[in-house]
Amino acid sequence: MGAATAMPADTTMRGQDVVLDAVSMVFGDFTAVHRTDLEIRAGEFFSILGPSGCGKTTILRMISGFLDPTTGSVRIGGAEMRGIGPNRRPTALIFQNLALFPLMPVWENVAFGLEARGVGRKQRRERAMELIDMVALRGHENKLPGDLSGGQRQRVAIARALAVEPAVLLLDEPLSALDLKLRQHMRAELKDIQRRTGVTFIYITHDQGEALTMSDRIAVMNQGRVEQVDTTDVLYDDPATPFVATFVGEQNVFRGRVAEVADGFAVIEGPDGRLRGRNRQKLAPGDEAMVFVRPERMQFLNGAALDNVVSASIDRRDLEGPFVNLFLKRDGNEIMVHLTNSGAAGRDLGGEQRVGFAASDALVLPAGELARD
Ligand SMILES: Nc1ncnc2c1ncn2[C@@H]1O[C@H](COP(=O)(O)OP(=O)(O)OP(=O)(O)O)[C@@H](O)[C@H]1O
Repeated sequence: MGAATAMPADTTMRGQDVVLDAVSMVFGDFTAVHRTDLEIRAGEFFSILGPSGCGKTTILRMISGFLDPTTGSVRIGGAEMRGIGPNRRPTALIFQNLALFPLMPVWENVAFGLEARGVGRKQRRERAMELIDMVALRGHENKLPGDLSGGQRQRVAIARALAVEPAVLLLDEPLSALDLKLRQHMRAELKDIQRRTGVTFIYITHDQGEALTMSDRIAVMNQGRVEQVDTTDVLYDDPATPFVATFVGEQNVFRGRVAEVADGFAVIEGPDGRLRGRNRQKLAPGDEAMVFVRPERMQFLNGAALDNVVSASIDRRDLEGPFVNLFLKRDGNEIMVHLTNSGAAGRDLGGEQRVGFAASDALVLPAGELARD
């Protein structure tokens, strides 16, 4: 499906918005989802991102109708969904295990949901072929799922889910069974199919790279709570909490206590000396704080004056093709510096180095829980 942009737009489908209003889910004495509000816009590629067990699938099951929330309401296209079963909601679901019918050819798998809706065989075939074109499987329509590659099977599952023209497509880690290369390829395809259909996609994943590459907006969850909902750029540049800051992308973390605040910046004092960063959350002197700096914002000091400077020795060097990650050790704290291959030339292991960062590239947040690797 290389020429993705040449694929036709499908104008028969339309997305709807999904609103969670003070929704919670309690199992016995365990709260899987604490009181949560979410507004997912019609036609949006929206991801719910978080570690295993944080409540992502539970939210998806409340939207799809397999679970009714303990409190609060789910509305799709403005309509209250409580008491409405999965088959009567304008949603379709794709799981990691695609659950294709092994003895049915591709086109019949795609058309399956239409038969239950009383669509005749000829029309079923026609509609299935349109969707097969859309996911670039023309020529494979008479094959059995077992004769397809993993990525092709994935596309059959997408076409089958779209055949019933859902307003909202729910995807529960659908790429996790694929190898890395195919997974990366399918990200682009999913995004493209979402754009061409205009269907609202709600995508569950624990893989931040996946969420960042595909989504318009992401909700980051931790222990049954949504910590932040934002566009990918805002999540990356302005995470709201230490958990979000460290779950999305790599971070260097420095701890301390706020010593001064002025002009939107805060100076914190800690084991690494005085460090200055943006104070968007208006911390006050005395507050326990953390300073976050992305590895690509760290610089070696070649005479340049920087707001913040720390000395450390290079302990490890990971080559990633055109990029190099250097890991510096300092009193048990590790500092990661991400450089281009040529930028890292001559930075040898062992030597004491001075690295720094601009205050505008650092974010000061209230001290809190970090994401575990
Ligand atoms: N029917 C249930 N009864 C009791 N506890 C449940 C039930 N369903 C889910 N849970 C618990 O709720 C929490 C959230 O589960 P959920 O499946 O939503 O997590 P998740 O974020 O999707 O995780 P994963 O990425 O591992 O699938 C977990 O601790 C889980 O054990």
